[in-house]
Amino acid sequence: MSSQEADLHARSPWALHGVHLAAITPATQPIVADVIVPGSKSVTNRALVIAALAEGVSRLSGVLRSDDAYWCIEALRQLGVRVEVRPEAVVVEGTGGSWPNANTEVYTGAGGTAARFLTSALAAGHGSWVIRGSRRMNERPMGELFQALTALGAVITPMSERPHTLPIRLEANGLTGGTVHMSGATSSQFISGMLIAAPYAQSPLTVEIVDHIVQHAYVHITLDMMRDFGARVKELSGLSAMQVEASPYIGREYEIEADASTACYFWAAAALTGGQVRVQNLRYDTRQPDVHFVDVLAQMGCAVDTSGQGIVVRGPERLRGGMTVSMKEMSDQTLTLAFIAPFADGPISITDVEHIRHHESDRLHVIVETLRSLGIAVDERADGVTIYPGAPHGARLSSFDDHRVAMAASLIGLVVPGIEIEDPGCVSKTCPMFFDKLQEIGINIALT
Ligand SMILES: O=C(O)C1=C[C@@H](OP(=O)(O)O)[C@@H](O)[C@H](O)C1
Ligand SMILES: C=C(OP(=O)(O)O)C(=O)O
Repeated sequence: MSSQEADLHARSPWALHGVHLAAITPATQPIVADVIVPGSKSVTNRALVIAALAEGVSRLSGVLRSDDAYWCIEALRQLGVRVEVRPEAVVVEGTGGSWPNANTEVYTGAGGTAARFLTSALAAGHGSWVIRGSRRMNERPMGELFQALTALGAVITPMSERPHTLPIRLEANGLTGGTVHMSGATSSQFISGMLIAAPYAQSPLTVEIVDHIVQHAYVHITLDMMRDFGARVKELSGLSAMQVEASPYIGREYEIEADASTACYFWAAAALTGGQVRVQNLRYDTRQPDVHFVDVLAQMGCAVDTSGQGIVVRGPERLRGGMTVSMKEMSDQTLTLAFIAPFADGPISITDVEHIRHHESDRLHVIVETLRSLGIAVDERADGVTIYPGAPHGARLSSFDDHRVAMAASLIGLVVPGIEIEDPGCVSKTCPMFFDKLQEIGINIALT
């Protein structure tokens, strides 16, 4: 099976099912809309895993209903954690770090968060588990996390010919404390996973970063949320080292904030059509790094207003190009920038994002292949691309089983006739309601 084919097993009951193609009709006028975006995937899956480890009950509101969250909840239930999904909240009965099902198999779906956070959280417990991901998740890197967990006492046996990926058997007898050295150069989720598990180590644990972290902000989100649930953590500035006390999380009521990554597609819609979009339920001071995509849009000539309720982006007559942008610290928006870049008045170079070759797809390769198939000139480098201005033509595009490819490519359809997206249901990883939301802001989409 090629990586372009959908891994439908990873689609959850919360997914958009039964659709094969999204045909987008270009906007006939600038998009002017107010939008409310669903809960953050990153915050949702941290809250679920931390609440499961905690002592006492947690009541989580604003939980995202998407594949990533669904499989995280299912994995926790498989481990014997009681998780009740109510209309207004998800209620998690904490285990105090002792997993009721000490010998079972868990499936993490396609989510990097569930795979990295649960592997670490289990390693801090006692038991023997098989951990599997979706077809793509089973190819994504885990090696540096396995190495660090092994150094602290976990026994990890690969269950495929690839030693550094899922599926694995994990035999856990708790994590020793002390100091562990880790790389953050491939994925910040390795660091977040280790930190989330750290309060359950046998003694205080210091995580020292040997190189750099690709997306620091996600580690800050982890540290903030650990503290919110009662953990005692200290970090050096720049996150070169973090020290976690061995003291449990305490269950609590917690409100999940809106997803800044999802918001970006709607701001980009305003940018592309010369319209105006307010995302009502996000603040500029969120820790989520993708909010800074509005800074890139401002550089491209958009007016950005963060002073009132929500964040407003107003698009210019013509987007500005002629710039180089490091997307390292908000790399989930690389596809969004790449797919609006052809409409700018000069080339745009994107740098420092080699790590996104290991995301849901090889995203740099996908940018090159997709834009070239639309008649746009692109140069590819190991860590980025340069995209030249042009006039894309219509085409049927693969979504490469990658939610962000489908969402970002839809933006091209707002201004180019004849754009069709294959397997639109892949948006379900983080935003099953994406096409409904586009329709709400006036875009005509035929889902067949
Ligand atoms: O911790 C998180 O919630 C995330 C970290 C980032 O991953 P990497 O650090 O692996 O790039 C980001 O791309 C992902 O969407 C969410
Ligand atoms: C990289 C992503 O997801 P994850 O690593 O959580 O699977 C993403 O949502 O773009």
